[in-house]
Amino acid sequence: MDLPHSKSGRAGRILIQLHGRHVEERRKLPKATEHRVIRIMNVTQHYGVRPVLKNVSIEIPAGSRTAVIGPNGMGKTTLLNVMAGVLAPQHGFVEIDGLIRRSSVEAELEIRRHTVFLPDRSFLPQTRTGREFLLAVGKLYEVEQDRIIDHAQRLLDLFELTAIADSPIRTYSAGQQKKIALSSAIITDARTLLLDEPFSGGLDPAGILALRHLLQRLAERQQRTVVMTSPVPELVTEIADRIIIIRSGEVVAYGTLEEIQHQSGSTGSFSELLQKMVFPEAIENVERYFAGETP
Ligand SMILES: Nc1ncnc2c1ncn2[C@@H]1O[C@H](COP(=O)(O)OP(=O)(O)OP(=O)(O)O)[C@@H](O)[C@H]1O
Repeated sequence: MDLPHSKSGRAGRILIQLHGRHVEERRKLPKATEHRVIRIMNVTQHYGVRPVLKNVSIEIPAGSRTAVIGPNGMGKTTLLNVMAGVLAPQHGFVEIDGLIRRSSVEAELEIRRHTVFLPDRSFLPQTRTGREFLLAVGKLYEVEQDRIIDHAQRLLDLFELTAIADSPIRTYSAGQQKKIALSSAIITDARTLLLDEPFSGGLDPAGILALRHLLQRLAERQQRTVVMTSPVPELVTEIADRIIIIRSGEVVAYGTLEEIQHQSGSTGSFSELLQKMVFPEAIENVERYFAGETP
């Protein structure tokens, strides 16, 4: 995962340096405002000359569960990377709880203390055990020691990892690695969770069920803000209270389920509406495929 505990590559080294300074400079840190909100303001992101996000502006209130959905390759991960401060957009900016991402080391550190980003395929220390990893991440986020130990065990139980908790992560299956990665994001107690494809990567139905309930309760009971991406609307729309539909780098719809339904003027079911808005060409592609078949 990103953030102070990512130890791989250049980004990891910078983050470790940042964490070192974090301890030194805590007193100087700017404070996040009480008014908690994520603002994405006129963000344009290019890879080379190709624009992948085009002038995206969205405001996500605290305590909401927002799903970013859209077909493959349309900019969901890019949007989350910009929100996570991994990418610096060519135009526009992202503000989290009153602080602008990447505007200064101090602002960035303060944001990172309260915001966790879990990429789709995150860094995991393969030679460490799952429990060791969770305890280390909790410590890095300065969660109280007693709480970390208890919380780690509850997460291991929740995701049915207790039997392998003290084995090296390299011995875990793909789904088990995803579960330990998700647990590492939750154990930080961060108030904002940015999760790229949290339901992918081989999670079994029990894991999907556990994660859905966990995210729902974290937002409802603890006012945590959750932003998650998925190319499969069914996986996230049930638990999301807000949806961002993104196509070709542009936001084609944003709002609560009711607002999106109202804006579209659709009278059909929500899944039919999503199919029309997110994958309008899917059925046509199937028809075209079979049209070319010789009987
Ligand atoms: N590092 C990169 N360099 C160049 N192009 C990139 C890079 N990362 C992504 N892209 C391109 O940007 C576009 C958006 O990619 P992105 O990963 O944001 O899509 P996505 O909606 O998350 O897709 P998926 O559902 O497949 O994960 C794609 O066309 C992709 O090829």
